[in-house]
Amino acid sequence: MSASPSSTLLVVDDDADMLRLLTLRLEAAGYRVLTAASAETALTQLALERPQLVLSDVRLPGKDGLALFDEIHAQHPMLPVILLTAHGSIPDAVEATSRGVYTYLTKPFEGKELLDKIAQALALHSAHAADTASAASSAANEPWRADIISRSARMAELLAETRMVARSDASVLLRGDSGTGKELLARAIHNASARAKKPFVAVNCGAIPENLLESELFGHVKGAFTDAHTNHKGLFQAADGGTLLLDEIGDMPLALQVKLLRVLQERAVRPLGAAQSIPVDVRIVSATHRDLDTALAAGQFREDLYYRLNVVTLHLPTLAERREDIPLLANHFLRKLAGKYGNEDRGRKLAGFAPEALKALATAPWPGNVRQLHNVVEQVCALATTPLVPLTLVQRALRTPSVEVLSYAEAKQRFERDYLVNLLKLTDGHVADAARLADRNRTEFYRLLQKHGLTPGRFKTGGDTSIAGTGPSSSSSPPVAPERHGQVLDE
Ligand SMILES: Nc1ncnc2c1ncn2[C@@H]1O[C@H](COP(=O)(O)OP(=O)(O)OP(=O)(O)O)[C@@H](O)[C@H]1O
Repeated sequence: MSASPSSTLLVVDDDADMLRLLTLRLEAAGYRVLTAASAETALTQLALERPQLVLSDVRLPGKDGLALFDEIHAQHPMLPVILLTAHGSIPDAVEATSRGVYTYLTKPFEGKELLDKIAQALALHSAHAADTASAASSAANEPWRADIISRSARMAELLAETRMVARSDASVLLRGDSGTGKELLARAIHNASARAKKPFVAVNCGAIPENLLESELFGHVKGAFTDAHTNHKGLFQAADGGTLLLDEIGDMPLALQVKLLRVLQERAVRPLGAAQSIPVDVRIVSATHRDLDTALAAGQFREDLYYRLNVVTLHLPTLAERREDIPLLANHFLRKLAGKYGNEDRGRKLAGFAPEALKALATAPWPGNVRQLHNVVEQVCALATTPLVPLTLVQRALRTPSVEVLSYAEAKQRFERDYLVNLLKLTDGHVADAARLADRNRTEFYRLLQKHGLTPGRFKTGGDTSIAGTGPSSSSSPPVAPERHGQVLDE
């Protein structure tokens, strides 16, 4: 990143005196200055030469500064634009920051303020990143990866590789720290593949109790065990023709690893209790934030399965390794959340981040990666009382541990569900015991289980719920506990 004064700036103003003054000041600071007296001339200049920043008056003859920004933004989304406003056009300028204008300065402004804002904008949008971004952003319009917001060279390379890999049917292992976007990338692989019109199914292997995972993956037939009242298609069958994401594959129990390997070798699943195997055509993408090499060395992960899953590895960089993505992601999340938290009636229309706030975000450590950034943006959006999120709010959100902002009702619902799941695990699915521990009568407890779609039988190990000779217990309806488990996302 560089705020080096050797950068080229395009200054747009129809006031010849102002243009001369700005040029002198910026050249004195070491910048190379291109000038234009109208939006039209500015666009011609841009077609000929690529500056690192545009500084434009809002009031211009013909197309105004906002319309100029819109055109610049459509062609060069990463090129920072600073607007100069007279008092009357401040609301327009504030609104424009929500559309991507970097910041605005109100006339009359001080020379130092101007130079500081330009330096900040250039630091966050270095020339190199801007070039990469313009390449990446034309790719960003491609639907297969439209949800992946990025301008960094690292991500551009990864996405180019992803696109190539997607065309093959090879199994892909996604590595990367928690919250770096592995699930998002898995969906992008699916979208870019010939399987795009078929289902994408994601299962979190670490979130489902061991005795349920087998039935979730491979299914069961009616009568396979006490609670199996109907046939239940497993996730392999649900993903037939499409893609199955085995998330947190490093957490898959060894016993199930053997069964998974068999399914991959035979390209067929045998539901619990079934006499026959059913052919399945599924592309496997697996993901892990764990160090699988260590798990292999420790004998916790089977080598043969590892090689089958890991035909191609794609590695998601941490957010700290691609800081140029931070302002883009932060503004993206803010725009998405503005509707939820902005309240125009109370003058709380969220327009963007104050430049210092954006800088604080761009330099924070982000151990929780993009997910943490999202949570921080959500916290500040919920608390902001001004259109531009101030530095102090961002500092506060960065100091407090990153929490997901949930409504009271959502948080209560989640707590209740986790609490019930844990009680059922503890009591082996024994409702009378679980109800006693919860200090609730059985009827009330059953009502709670029903509310969360929890079937006690699924938590039983052995006893009358196990299937003779075929493995652990399961049942006909899935527990609700894991967030993404068994979610058929596109069909
Ligand atoms: N480049 C990105 N653009 C937009 N949103 C992103 C990006 N990367 C991640 N996210 C968002 O961040 C959150 C975490 O992403 P995701 O669940 O894909 O991460 P993960 O690596 O699979 O995490 P974990 O290892 O904890 O499962 C999601 O809400 C996702 O939409």
